[in-house]
Amino acid sequence: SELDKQEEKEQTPLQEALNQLIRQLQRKDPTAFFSFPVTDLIAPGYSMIIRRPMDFSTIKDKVKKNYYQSLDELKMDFRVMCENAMIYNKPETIYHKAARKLLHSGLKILNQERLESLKQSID
Ligand SMILES: COc1ccc(Br)cc1-c1nc(N)nc2[nH]cnc12
Repeated sequence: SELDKQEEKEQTPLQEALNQLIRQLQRKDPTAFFSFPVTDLIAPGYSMIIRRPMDFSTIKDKVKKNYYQSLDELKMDFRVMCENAMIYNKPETIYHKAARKLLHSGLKILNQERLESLKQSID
């Protein structure tokens, strides 16, 4: 089936680099609030308020399906994921605070100059 073919395909250098980055980013989310999609059960009205839901499991699936053609595209989804939590949840909540913290620590990882060389190598 289509999925099997997907499984057989070798990971490209970009996919390997992105998976490595996602592992680093997930370490900055020890609460795992961002591991899976937010449901309306967990967060009433979420799907009405958040137009572009995103979470680490969806990001990993997009890497696997080779959706991302650059680091920047992953960075955009990471930012959306954090910003969604800061839109839906009020500033004083643990989710808003966790999202702000994750965004700042995650962008440090994604903006490292060390990544410049990686960018050159896969551009
Ligand atoms: C997957 O989401 C959760 C899982 C378990 C628990 Br407890 C809370 C959330 C969650 N709740 C809210 N209100 N906003 C979020 N933004 C990202 N996570 C969340």
